[in-house]
Amino acid sequence: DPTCSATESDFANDPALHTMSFDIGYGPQEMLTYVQPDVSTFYHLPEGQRTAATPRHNGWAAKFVNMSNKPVRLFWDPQNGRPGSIIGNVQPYNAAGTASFPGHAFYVTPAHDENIRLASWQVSPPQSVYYYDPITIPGDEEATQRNLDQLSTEEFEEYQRHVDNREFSKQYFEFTGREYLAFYPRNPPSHKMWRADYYGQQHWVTTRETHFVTLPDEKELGPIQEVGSARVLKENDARILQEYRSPEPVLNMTMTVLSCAPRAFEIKEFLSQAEVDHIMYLTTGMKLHRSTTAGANGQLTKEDLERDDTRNTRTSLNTWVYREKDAIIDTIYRRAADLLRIDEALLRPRGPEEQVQLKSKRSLAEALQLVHYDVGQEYTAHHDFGYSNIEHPDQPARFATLLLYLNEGMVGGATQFPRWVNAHTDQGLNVEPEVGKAVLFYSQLPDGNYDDWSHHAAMPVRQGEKWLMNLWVWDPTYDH
Ligand SMILES: O=C(O)CCC(=O)C(=O)O
Ligand SMILES: [Fe+2]
Repeated sequence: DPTCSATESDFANDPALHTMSFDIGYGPQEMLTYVQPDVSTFYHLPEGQRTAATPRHNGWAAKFVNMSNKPVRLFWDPQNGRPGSIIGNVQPYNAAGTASFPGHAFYVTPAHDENIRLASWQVSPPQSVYYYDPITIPGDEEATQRNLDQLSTEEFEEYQRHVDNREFSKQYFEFTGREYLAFYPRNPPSHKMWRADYYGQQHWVTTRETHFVTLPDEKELGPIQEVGSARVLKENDARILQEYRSPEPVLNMTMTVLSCAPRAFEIKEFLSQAEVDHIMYLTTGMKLHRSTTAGANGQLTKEDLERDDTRNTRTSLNTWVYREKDAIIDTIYRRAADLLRIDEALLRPRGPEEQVQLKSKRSLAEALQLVHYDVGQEYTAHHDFGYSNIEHPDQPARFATLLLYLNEGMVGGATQFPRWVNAHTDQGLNVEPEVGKAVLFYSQLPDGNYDDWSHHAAMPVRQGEKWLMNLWVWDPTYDH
């Protein structure tokens, strides 16, 4: 079994969690909430020794809640006389959102008439959540009551949930200084979260999912068909394809804290070169010459690869790789599960007898997603989480992102966390791609709220190109 440097109590007693007392009309209640530690502690210093810098990037989450019983359309208003651009349709008692900036304007219209503005807002931090509420008329109880009387029993219940959520959010903000981006009540993450108390802090994980150092013949790599425990027993018998793997009995992975808020870690050599080559082959059909790609500077360009006559003739990019593809991909998922300290069974479809506390049998991990950037391409600052439905008791959302870098040596192309909390620069934290390196970051806070600070961007590639894989893990399920 994998082992790691943290104990159960390290995971359980997160010092950033504080008991908040609140009352939203049902009597006094308590909840453990995340209160961002003083930035000095990120430098391993006593509180009060450092002041947080104001990040140059002022992007901000903007969430719009439809508290009406009718669908609306949400628009971004360019404020230059031109028509708005549609962000999305928002169903009754649902929400939509996007990464935005202070001063940006949004409005909602009825579904059938885009010329009627039902409500409009200008994004004004620290407010992140904006409510379209045509029911409660502040200062006019009679009109409010008339509106409430027109709701059906179900609609009234839905509306009341949102009123409770809005009240909770207000008290959460007063206590923590952050907006509540989830819907109340949302449970804390069901998975473990690694602590990120100070920069450079290290954790280690020992896994039996050792590196592939050479690649088996394609014939030896078939898809994995078994579901549930059949698959586990067979593979636990002996480590599969041992002759292609590192002779070491285990692999030691070291995670280094890059950022405390958001929690981001770097894991060098998470993937071996052979594994990277294999992923590139599966996704692009490009077969790399081991001899020319083994060294750190031996990276081939796409043009080189296109000249390579040993490559497969497949032309389209196959952008998703499923865990069931073959034993190498399966091993990468198992290694990722060990790194995250979660059961590998959670990252695949489960048999009826596995993880019975979960109703869901669906994998909590998405397929590996390939991302490719050419010169000039980028992915501007965004969140990986989405806003789930208030009616969904679990509010499933993306929890952790594992970025797997497949190449290096390009100019530009860093992954940037533009709003990392620190005391020495207003610039974002840049993580440079390195072959086989992984970056883990969380889109949620240990209290179940979503982390606005998890904003991240892929900086423009200025020379060369960039290849990367996303592995997304959801919490508590992926039944959204
Ligand atoms: O390319 C990167 O560095 C980040 C990619 C990313 O954030 C995404 O695909 O969601
Ligand atoms: Fe992302």
